[in-house]
Amino acid sequence: MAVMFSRLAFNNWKSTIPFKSHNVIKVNTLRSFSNNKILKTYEEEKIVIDELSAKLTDEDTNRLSRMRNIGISAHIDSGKTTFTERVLFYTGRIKAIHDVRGRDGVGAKMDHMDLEREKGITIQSAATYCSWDRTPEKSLHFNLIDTPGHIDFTIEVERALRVLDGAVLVVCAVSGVQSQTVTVDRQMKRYNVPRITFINKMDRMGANPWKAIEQIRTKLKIPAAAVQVPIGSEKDLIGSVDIINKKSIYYEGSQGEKLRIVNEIPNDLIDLVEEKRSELIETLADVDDEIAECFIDEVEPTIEQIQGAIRRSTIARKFTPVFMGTALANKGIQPVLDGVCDYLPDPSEILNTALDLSNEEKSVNLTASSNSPAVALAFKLEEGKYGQLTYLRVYQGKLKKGSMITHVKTGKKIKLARLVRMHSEEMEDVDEIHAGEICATFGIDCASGDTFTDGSVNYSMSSMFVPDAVVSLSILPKTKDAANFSKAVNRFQKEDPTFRVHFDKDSKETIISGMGELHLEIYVERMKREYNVECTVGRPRVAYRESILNGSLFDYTHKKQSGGAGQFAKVMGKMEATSLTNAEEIGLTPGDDIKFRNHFQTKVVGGKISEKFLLACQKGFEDCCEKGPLTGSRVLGVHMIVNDGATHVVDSSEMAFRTATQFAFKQAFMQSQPVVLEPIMNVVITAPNEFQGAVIGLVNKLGGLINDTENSSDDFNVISDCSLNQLFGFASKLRAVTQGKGEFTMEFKEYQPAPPQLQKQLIEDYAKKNKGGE
Ligand SMILES: Nc1nc2c(ncn2[C@@H]2O[C@H](COP(=O)(O)OP(=O)(O)OP(=O)(O)O)[C@@H](O)[C@H]2O)c(=O)[nH]1
Repeated sequence: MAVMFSRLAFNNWKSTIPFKSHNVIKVNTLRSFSNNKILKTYEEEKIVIDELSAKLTDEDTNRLSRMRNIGISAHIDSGKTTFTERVLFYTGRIKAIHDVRGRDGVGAKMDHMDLEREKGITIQSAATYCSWDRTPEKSLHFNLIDTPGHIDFTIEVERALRVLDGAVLVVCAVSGVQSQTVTVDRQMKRYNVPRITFINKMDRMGANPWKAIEQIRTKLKIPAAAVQVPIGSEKDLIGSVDIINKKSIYYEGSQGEKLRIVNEIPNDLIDLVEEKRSELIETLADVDDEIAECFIDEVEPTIEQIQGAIRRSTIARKFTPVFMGTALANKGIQPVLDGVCDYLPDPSEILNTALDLSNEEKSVNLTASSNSPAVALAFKLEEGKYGQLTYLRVYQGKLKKGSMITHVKTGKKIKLARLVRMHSEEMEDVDEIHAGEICATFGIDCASGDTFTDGSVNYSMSSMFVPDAVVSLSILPKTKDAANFSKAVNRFQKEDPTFRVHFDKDSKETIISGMGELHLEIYVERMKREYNVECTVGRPRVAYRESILNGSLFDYTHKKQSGGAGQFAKVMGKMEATSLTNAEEIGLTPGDDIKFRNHFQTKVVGGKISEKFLLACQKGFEDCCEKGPLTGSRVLGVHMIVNDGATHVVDSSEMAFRTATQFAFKQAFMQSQPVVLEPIMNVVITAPNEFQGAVIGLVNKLGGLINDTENSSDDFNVISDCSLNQLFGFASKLRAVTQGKGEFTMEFKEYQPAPPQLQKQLIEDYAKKNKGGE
């Protein structure tokens, strides 16, 4: 049957919000509900946070005020790992600094996989903890997660942000806010994570922190202001002026470990410090009432007032203070650590909620008290030397070595045989872990996102955002070592929900899918190295999707009543694009996820189809959503309503209704303007200015749509939308036109109908393949 395609219809349907992922979970429920009331603003959240904090014991408050769970996030190669290495060194966690791709060949502490050290990129996020003496009397405990910057490993960033209370956003002083900075910023906003900013690579030629701050304001739309001014520039950077306290800090010693703090500000910087101090106060006046009052009354706020305002507005996600330095040259890290203590929240200053499964799934606020019933979330699994390692964030209560915990999903009780604190791939055994902390344990059978309690409550925490896979390829072990192959894919799937494996019955191939070519390449390589399984892989393929632009009625009778056991099922109803349905009526939250949600509804009256058979109908619907009629790809955005039908007393069965629904689905789908969708990527290319013409030519040749170009004195950026299908092998094409000097990042943006010719081709290929298989 011909596929009707109309861009106009699609555009109507598409509205302004793109068709995104299939697996999106309503993550905002994580922190923005209280007693089932949606808390829209931070001010509303704050009332609840204060109420909960008032109930904490002094011991809890004291313990929590000394704790920070923070992540380090940034664009690729901004220096997160290098930064983290310094943090570990200055906090005394490691004895020497080793650099990413450093000459000593050791590699950074946090990049512990061989592959990471070879490629100089972070693949898995690593967790560690350290202590920082904020003052001689007050030492704070940090749980630190280093996260990968490459978009292909985005799930690692999501996982980390899900359980962190604050973050350090690292921005390159030369490149400023880059495509991936925008992505991690979006992720931080999704999880309500407050952040402080560190502008790194101030030693590089062309470093310009002021331009980067301007970009934070305009591109990330967060009020931002510097709390420091650099002393010296580029290679001659020697320190920074703390503009709040009006003091100069010089980073001395062979590794910047000695701070010399003096009251004098270098003469040539006095005006700049005044200017930037006023800018800081003005920016704060826009987001904080106390400073606004000072501003109106024309009184200069005190140091304590400025610090208090930075803390309040940073935690309220209304502001980010900006620090600057160079991780590689060991300058400017210690003030960031002070900033983490001063401006990022402790675990009791963030609102976390869970659903009470014993009480109509009402939301409950979790308190970071050690005396409350224990609730912990497994946010990451990893196969380690001693079996499966499960990372847990304890939200309330405490976990004790040797005690029992309950896996909420299965109700199983599990003994906590071992509790450890992680330090990259090393671990330290502990007896107890209290609310607010991060730890790991062994031998627990669960998936990422599962909740554990002490058994006295039946709470479940909402899960995290799992982006949809966009690239797939066929994979075949070269040897017949099926056992090791399946061990490897099982483990990888458990560890990483964005890595998926399925067996395609039509082509009889095992297909792996993931977030990009690099993502899959890494897993193929890990199979070889860790499981000794060499594989032959097919050409990477785009993960297409199918949907409908319109709707239609269906009326299908499945009948086989000649001889033997009979089959009878009749289903009638309506199918329509979810975008056209009244979302609220069917209990979906209107918003960006509507257009990619599939929904099955029953409105049968008079018991014409029993509950049991309706459940079978739903299964039939789900089968079809997994494998669409056009190309066998997953279906997105379909709403099917069964509102009538008929049952035969003897011949009707669950199987008959499941089959009838499958046929009805296909019939209705093909009459509802079906369409094949392809992933569109947001591609950002950076190259020296002389190659601008060639790069734009290349994007045009690939049919990309250029949205913006940005020029700096040496480099330019081209921001474009391009279909993923055109982007295979893009790296070598870009290298060819830029003499190897161009770089690019790409990120999934939305699904759009594939060009008509391609749709036709894909549908014909699928039909041929199916015929061949029969
Ligand atoms: N000039 C200069 N180079 C730096 C600085 N910090 C890091 N680098 C270099 O930048 C490169 C990337 O650093 P990483 O620390 O691996 O960056 P990352 O953000 O962790 O990288 P991914 O995890 O792969 O995204 C390395 O070659 C570092 O040596 C700095 O302050 N100045």
